[in-house]
Amino acid sequence: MVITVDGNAKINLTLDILGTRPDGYHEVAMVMQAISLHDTIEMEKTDGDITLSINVPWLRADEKNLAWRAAKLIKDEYGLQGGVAMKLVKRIPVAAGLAGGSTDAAAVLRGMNELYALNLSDETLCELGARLGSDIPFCLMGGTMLSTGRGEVLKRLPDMPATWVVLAKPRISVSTAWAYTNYDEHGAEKHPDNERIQQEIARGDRKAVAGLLCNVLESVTINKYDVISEYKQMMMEQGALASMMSGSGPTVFGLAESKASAEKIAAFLRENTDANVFVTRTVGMTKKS
Ligand SMILES: C[C@](O)(CO)[C@H](O)COP(=O)(O)OP(=O)(O)OC[C@H]1O[C@@H](n2ccc(N)nc2=O)[C@H](O)[C@@H]1O
Ligand SMILES: Nc1ncnc2c1ncn2[C@@H]1O[C@H](COP(=O)(O)OP(=O)(O)OP(=O)(O)O)[C@@H](O)[C@H]1O
Repeated sequence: MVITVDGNAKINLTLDILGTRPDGYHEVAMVMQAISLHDTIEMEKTDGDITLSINVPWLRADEKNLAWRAAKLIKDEYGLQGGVAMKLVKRIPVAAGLAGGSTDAAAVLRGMNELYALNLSDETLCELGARLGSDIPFCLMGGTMLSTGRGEVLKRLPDMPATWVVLAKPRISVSTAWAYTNYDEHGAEKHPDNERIQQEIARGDRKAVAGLLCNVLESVTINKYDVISEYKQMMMEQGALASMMSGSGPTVFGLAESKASAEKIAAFLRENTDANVFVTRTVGMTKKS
């Protein structure tokens, strides 16, 4: 049996850091949103081996890859004799602040659950996912969520009003650990109002939500890479409702009023920058939690 699983990318509508934790991670409070840009993984049972091939040759397809590690975790945890052969089609840019690796891990956890009929609950899958990465529980659940703890504690929010989203990934990569360490040195002047944005999401007011985007890691990364503020400015000049860096960056996203507006913003960025540009949209909840 061959199954195909998709994993959606995410953007952060807000990202606040509340402090550091004894385990070295940061206590966060962030509103996360799934978007339609996705990777696809084809999975087939094997007698025992775990194998992975990827459509991009430069991304390692070995035991370091999060997709591979997710399969191994399930195999070990549930004492499976069999393994899995995986073919990963990557569309989500790597090290971009879009949770690309986490998304693949989440898709493989769901895929292994299905292939081996393990009947694992969402709660168990999220607990397993959190062992591999803080963003993975969100990637398993999707929709719009408030994430706290180190990112793995989720509260389901009503879906954000369906919105077109333009992504511009500059030709640089940013390490998540680097962004958090730099935040510790520099801090941020502006912090998100997570209460307010939750109210506006519940009211379904897209413009008000757009006005409340805030990411404390943005100022840190902007300090080093001017290109982020340049892309933000271009998106605003082309009519975006709001524009911000996602996660630890460097991808800049813009919320657009309509598909036509998103396409106009994207066309301008493709013409005038060397960014990798995508037109995508928010994806509502796939499962209730
Ligand atoms: C930036 C975000 O993408 C925002 O959604 C996430 O906070 C990062 O989530 P992630 O990539 O799943 O992160 P992990 O793989 O768990 O951690 C990578 C590194 O980021 C830092 N890290 C991550 C999450 C967190 N709450 N505090 C941290 O300090 C740590 O240095 C850690 O070693
Ligand atoms: N399946 C995978 N896809 C992409 N990157 C992977 C994968 N497995 C491991 N990695 C490694 O993870 C690192 C981070 O890549 P990823 O695309 O997940 O970053 P990100 O989008 O910034 O994540 P986040 O938003 O969760 O911080 C890369 O340096 C890459 O080598």
